[in-house]
This record gives sequence, structure tokens and C-alpha cells, in this order.
Amino acid sequence: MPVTREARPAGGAFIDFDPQATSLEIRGFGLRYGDKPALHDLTLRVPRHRVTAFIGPSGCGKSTLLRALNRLHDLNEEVVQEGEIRLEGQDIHAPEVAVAELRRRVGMVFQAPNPFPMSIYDNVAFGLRLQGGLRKRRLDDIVEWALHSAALWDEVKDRLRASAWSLSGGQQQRLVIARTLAVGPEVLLLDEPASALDPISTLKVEELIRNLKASLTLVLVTHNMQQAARVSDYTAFLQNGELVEYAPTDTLFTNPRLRRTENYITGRMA
Ligand SMILES: Nc1ncnc2c1ncn2[C@@H]1O[C@H](COP(=O)(O)OP(=O)(O)OP(=O)(O)O)[C@@H](O)[C@H]1O
Repeated sequence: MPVTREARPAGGAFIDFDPQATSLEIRGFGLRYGDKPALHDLTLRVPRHRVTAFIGPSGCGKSTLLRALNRLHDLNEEVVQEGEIRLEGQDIHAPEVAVAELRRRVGMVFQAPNPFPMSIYDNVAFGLRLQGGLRKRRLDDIVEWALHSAALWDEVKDRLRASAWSLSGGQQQRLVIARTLAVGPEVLLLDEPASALDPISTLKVEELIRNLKASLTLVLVTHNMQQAARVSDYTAFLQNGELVEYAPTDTLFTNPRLRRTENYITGRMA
């Protein structure tokens, strides 16, 4: 008897990689803003040194989930969370975890580039100086390395003392990525990092994301399904705060298991 659509599984994570390759593990995670539920019982593993995309309709909870991964909800007294998030096996809410150190390990880049009002060099050196203890030569080396890693060095090497605000929007976004990379994160969270950029800058940021996975784990929130298809290895589709389907990106876009996913990716549902 042929397998019908209805016989397909109800939802969830359809990927199975070696547990040893897990960077972040989300288990039974839920979140509400006061009385308003935003995420329900999410369980998924994010693989190390891969790009994982979160997609779904506006308001489905993508950014809420991303922000939970480096505890950006901590200061919002309305937020109530349940379940667990583990980074390399350790509960990120454990009392011994210092939130500043967590955010060094799990860096975040937002939609609008937000360089600080200071020079290109000082932006990249900012976090390193806060940590303290580095000699000028070492600081110079790390700043150069971070700018190279963010594919910006060649464009700024002759004007490191110029204001960061003199850069184009696309360059500013790569500067912010360099600033985040300088403190040596293991995970980079990207919330719509290219949505404010022109097409050429967008392609540069996408190429950068693909290249960075050699040294980092990346999690990308995007509205743009073509972008998720171009840069990510795995894609999680969220709807109404639930994980509908999580699969290798090629599979999710060409052969989704669930009709809800298919309807979304074929544009039958906004
Ligand atoms: N600070 C907040 N206080 C109250 N409700 C919030 C807050 N932030 C988000 N929400 C609500 O939580 C739900 C999920 O929002 P979230 O921004 O995570 O969705 P999203 O999928 O990232 O949306 P978009 O693609 O439009 O950015 C929405 O209903 C939103 O209105």
C-alpha cells in the first residue's frame, strides 16, 4: 500500500547526526512573554561547524529562540522559560555559568549593523580590551586576524583609525562580525544579518557565513528561504512557536516530510 501524506510523522527533528557532534542541544524548551506563549516544547540539536537556519512566518518565534541561546531574555522580567539549553553539554542556565562568558562563547549579530561610535580598529579591539591583559602587538595581531576572518581586511587595512561609521552598511556588518569573532566565540548567532544590505553586500555576508563554519558553529535566522537554501546545512521550520520540521536543508526544500512545511516553502502559506 502506498504511504499517504497523512501517514507521515506529525513533526519534529528528522536529522540524526552523531551526538558527539552536537554544539547546542535544546530540550523541551518553551518560552512565554507574560501570558503570551511564544515557543512550545522545542527539542533539537545544533551540529558543530555547520550552518543551521531557523525559518518560518513572521512572529513564529525564530528570534525569540535565537535570543534564548545566549540568554538575551535574562533582563526581561516578563519572560518565563522552561526546558533546557545545553552548550557543549553544559546547561547555559546553570548557576556556575557567567552570562558574560556565555556571550563571549556564543556571539550575536543583529539585523541592523551596530558598530560603536569609534574607529574601525577600536571596534574590533573593544571586547579584547574589556578582557584586559593583552599587549599592543598581540592586540594588533588579533584585530588583523579578525578583520581577515570577516573578509574585511583588504578593504580597511589602510584606514584602521577611520570612524567605523565611514564604512558602507555591508562593511559595517562585516566589521560587527569581526568584533564578535575577535573574542573567540564557538557559536555565532545571526539574526537576519543581511536583510538591511544591498544584494552584493548580502552575497559577501553569505560567503562569509559559509567560510566561517570551518572554525565556528553558526545559527542563522532568516526570512529569506533562498538564503537559507544557499548557506545552511540544516534548516528548522517553525510555525506558531512549534518546531514543525528540522532536516538537512536539501531535504527540507526538495522533499519535505510534512504538508505544513511544503505549503510554507512553496508559498502556499505566508
Ligand atoms: N519582548 C517581547 N514582548 C512580548 N512579546 C514578544 C516580545 N518579543 C517577541 N514577542 C512576541 O513573540 C512572538 C514571536 O516573536 P519573534 O520576534 O520571536 O518572531 P520571529 O519569528 O522572529 O518574527 P519576525 O520574523 O517577524 O522577526 C510574536 O508573537 C511576538 O509578538
